[in-house]
Amino acid sequence: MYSLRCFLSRVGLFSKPGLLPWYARKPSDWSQPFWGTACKGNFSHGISKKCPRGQKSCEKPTYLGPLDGSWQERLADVVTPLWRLSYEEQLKVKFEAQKKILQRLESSLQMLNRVNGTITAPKSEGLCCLLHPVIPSPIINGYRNKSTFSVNQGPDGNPKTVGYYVGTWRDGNIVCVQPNHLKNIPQKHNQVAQYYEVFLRQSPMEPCLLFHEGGYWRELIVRTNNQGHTMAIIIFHPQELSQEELHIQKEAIKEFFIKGPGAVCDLTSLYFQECKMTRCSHQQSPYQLLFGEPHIFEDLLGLKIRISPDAFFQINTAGAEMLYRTVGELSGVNSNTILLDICCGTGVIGLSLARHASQILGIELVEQAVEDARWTAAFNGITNCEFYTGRAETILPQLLKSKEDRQLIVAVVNPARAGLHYQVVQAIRNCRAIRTLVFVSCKPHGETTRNIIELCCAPNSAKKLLGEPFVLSRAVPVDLFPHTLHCELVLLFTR
Ligand SMILES: C[S@@+](CC[C@H](N)C(=O)[O-])C[C@H]1O[C@@H](n2cnc3c(N)ncnc32)[C@H](O)[C@@H]1O
Repeated sequence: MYSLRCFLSRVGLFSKPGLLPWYARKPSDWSQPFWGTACKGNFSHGISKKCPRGQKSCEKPTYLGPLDGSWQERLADVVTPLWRLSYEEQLKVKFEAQKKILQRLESSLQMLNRVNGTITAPKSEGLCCLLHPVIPSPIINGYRNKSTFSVNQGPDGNPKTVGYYVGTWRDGNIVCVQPNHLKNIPQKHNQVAQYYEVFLRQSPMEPCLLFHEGGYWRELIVRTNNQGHTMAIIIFHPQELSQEELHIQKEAIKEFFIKGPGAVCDLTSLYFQECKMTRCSHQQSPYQLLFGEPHIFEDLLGLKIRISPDAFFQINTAGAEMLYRTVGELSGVNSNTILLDICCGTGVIGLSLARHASQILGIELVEQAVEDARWTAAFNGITNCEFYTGRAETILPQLLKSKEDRQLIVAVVNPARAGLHYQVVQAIRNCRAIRTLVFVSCKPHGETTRNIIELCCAPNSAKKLLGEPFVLSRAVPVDLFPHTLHCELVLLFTR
């Protein structure tokens, strides 16, 4: 089989000693034969339809599992489309995908910069020569620390089925399938989901399948940490229930997971959220702790990190360590620089670099995440940091005005899929003290491309992009999502 060493050598990794040294570390379950595990249980030995021609593992179309085996495969193909490939092959696919993203980006930038040519990449190879090999995830199977399960009609028609969707709302063919065999979900998450289903099936209350059709029980979110602690969050549509009626439901689920059949899940905490919208923040509708510890904690890069139910946390903890190390190395922070952590979540990026920087300034929209960042700073004895709650587009321009030119600033941005607000790009671009920008993107195409173009284009007074343009000087993909097509891309810009 194609080996990791061979692949990394081929893409030039082993020829660059000392550069980002942790990426060559062998993942702990590296030698595990995935195909072998995929054939266990309900899986058939592969549906030839989607397999590349001549690929050995796909040559056994015989169906071996029980009735819903094909559902499990359909689900696996939707959620983890690379699951049939070895991890080495997955990394190859991801590398090629990142290369395409950079090629497209380069075309857009070349069109814009034809006159003043701000791109430094050699013309013969283009931006792709800045692309490093994908840093592999140290854990390949069961790596997710958070899973969100829906409630809907299962393949057998039972509306109280807890799982993941196959099909689309548009086509009206949604089926909820228990994700028992998805390679990225740990068994613990499935166990809690299965017991939630047991609870639902004995509850007299209906599930909420479509908002306009009534019903109560909705999603289940499960969060776990490296120590095996488990937080479960039940999302419930309150419809017109009175406080008393709501209390009965909360007591019922609490009882089920403390003393009933669900006790085997050994939950560390159980939350309940009444939510009438697709998603509610803690501000819109508070997460109500029914029992247990209010937070979950993670040990990462020598820090103890607190995570609240409403706070974002990278879903692959070991992979996140790789990501943050990469950001740290690329950022080049030192005791003379301020590190600006924009969209900082629980503050991990900034806090992990605090001892190298003169000051950390974090900006984050979600209040609970900022409270976590402050707690983590205090618990770990970090004092050179400040966290601001609110929209980066509102806070950043003011914050930069107060800092401008007095000290060098390294900016790290890690926005959600929607990318950065234009005012954030503008503020960074126009702040002379920012010479280095590390852009961490979970979706480097789409809005991020627009952000990058605005960071790198020639000065444009109509758009109020006045500062010197940034130049992309490195691109490092980090795989936090084995078996899927997703990858985090860390982009280093300098000027
Ligand atoms: C991809 S997460 C990154 C979090 C953090 N850097 C980490 O690694 O855990 C994006 C974060 O941006 C926050 N966010 C979204 N829109 C924002 C905005 N307009 N201003 C500030 N933060 C925002 C989200 O709440 C989320 O915590």
